[in-house]
Amino acid sequence: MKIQFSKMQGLGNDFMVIDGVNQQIKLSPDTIRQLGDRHFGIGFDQLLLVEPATRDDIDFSYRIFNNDGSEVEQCGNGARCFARFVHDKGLSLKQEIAVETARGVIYPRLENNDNVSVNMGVPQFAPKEIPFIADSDQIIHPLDIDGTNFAISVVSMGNPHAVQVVADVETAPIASIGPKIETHPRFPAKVNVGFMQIISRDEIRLRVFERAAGETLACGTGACAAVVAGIRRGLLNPLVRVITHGGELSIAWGGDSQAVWMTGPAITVFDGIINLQGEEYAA
Ligand SMILES: N[C@H](CCC[C@H](N)C(=O)O)C(=O)O
Repeated sequence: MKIQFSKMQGLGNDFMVIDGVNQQIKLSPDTIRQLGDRHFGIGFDQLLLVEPATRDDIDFSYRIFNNDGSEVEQCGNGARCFARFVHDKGLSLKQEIAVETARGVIYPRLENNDNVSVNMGVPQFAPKEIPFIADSDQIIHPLDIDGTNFAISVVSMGNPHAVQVVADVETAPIASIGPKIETHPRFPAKVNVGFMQIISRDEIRLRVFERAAGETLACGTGACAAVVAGIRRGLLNPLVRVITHGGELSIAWGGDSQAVWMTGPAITVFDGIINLQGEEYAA
């Protein structure tokens, strides 16, 4: 079965984007893993599936799969690429669209330059919303890793994030500590792990060890979670430049039950067609 797709990237966080409105496909976790392989497949951090709306008040449904085949609740860099894709493929003529994800509705908006802004919804902090095993919402939670105490902030942007402040993101123990926090037993659904260096009240540097995908060049929901955590800690202003290895994002949050706004680029690298073998794909 032939499937048309676009390869896209948002700050180097890269995606295979598939039109599931005009193409009826069902991808197994194993097929997603094969497609995500950077040597034997197309290669991506996440696969994004555009599906028809399920309600009158939304324009599309948005499904997100990590390259290990796991389906997840939210992807921020992917949301910008999603909006660019549906516009460029003629699936919508709207400048701003309502997109339903597994955990709520987001509102991406094509800006007049190459950027896309997204209302990413309201961050959640209650342990059961993350999910995180703790008695109550704390701005900072202690977390023991092999006898060393880490001070983390937990934030859900639909998907779970654990954020810590480090002196220097370039020397932070991302490869060693990232996986240990990602799979810590207090995170029943695992967690994305953010390492944030405060440059000023208006600027941070950020590296994220993503759940299931490992360190990516940028993480949109991770940038939202880090800025929210920094504002809650009293370290950041409401509008912050987030500098990642893949480039810069602008994140704004007014606090409390207000939505987080993310602005950044969304680029189409190429369009392609892949032929899925096997009887399960027979057209
Ligand atoms: N690895 C994440 C999903 C992708 C998030 C990231 N690519 C973004 O831009 O938000 C998770 O398992 O929750």
